Amino acid sequence: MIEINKVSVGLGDRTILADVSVRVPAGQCLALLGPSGSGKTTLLRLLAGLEKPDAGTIRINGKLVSTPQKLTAPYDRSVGMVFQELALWPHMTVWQQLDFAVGADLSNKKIRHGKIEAALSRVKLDAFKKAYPHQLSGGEKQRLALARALIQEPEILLLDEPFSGLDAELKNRLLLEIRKIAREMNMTCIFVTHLVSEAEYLVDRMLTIRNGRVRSRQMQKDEALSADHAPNRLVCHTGGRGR
Ligand SMILES: Nc1ncnc2c1ncn2[C@@H]1O[C@H](COP(=O)(O)OP(=O)(O)OP(=O)(O)O)[C@@H](O)[C@H]1O
Repeated sequence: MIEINKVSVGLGDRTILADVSVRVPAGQCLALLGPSGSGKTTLLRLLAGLEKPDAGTIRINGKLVSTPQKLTAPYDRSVGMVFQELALWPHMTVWQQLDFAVGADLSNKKIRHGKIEAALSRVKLDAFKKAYPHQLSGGEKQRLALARALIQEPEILLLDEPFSGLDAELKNRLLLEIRKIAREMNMTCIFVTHLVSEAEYLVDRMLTIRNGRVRSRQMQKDEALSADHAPNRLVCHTGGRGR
């Protein structure tokens, strides 16, 4: 459970988020929508522990992780992130990136390798173990960034428009895969998008930020399309911004 309670953030004279309160049950998949500059990335950065709120608190699974005085570090709050700039390490192969991301704590080689193999297979990059980022396509790079975020089995996955450069079909496929993985891992997933059509069938709830306020809408079960129907629907909607 994520509990954002009366969180406010300002930059200079401007209020970015004003007294925002949201509760997200564990395992839900959320879309975060709103006009450019409305504060979507700011909200993700707060959840990730990259920024402190000016007021209010954030709890993750009951643990107080953010207050104006205190910030639990990103690696201590079980959050995985994939941001627009994928930040892949150019000098490391696919395997090395995942090996590094597993962390130094896991010293048992067999378990370590098992985890990396599972992560590769989850995002279908088994054939690219020895490739460097510059040898991967756009979609493969996105998959690697996703595998790297997932390998520590975070309870929360934050995605800030990570697939914005991809064609509609590939983006759609990746989003469906993420939803599947999130369900398998019982992981809360929050992704920023500009397309309502993208959000509609993928998520349990939509959060819209406007003028510093957040509106939350729980999707009805019959609003969610089945995965089988989703691709066509999404391709049809990609001509413009959703809202
Ligand atoms: N480091 C910073 N210094 C000054 N202003 C900032 C900084 N980071 C963000 N902002 C401002 O805060 C506001 C919210 O930014 P944020 O990136 O959260 O918006 P967003 O909704 O994610 O936008 P977009 O959809 O364009 O990515 C914007 O007006 C932005 O200019």
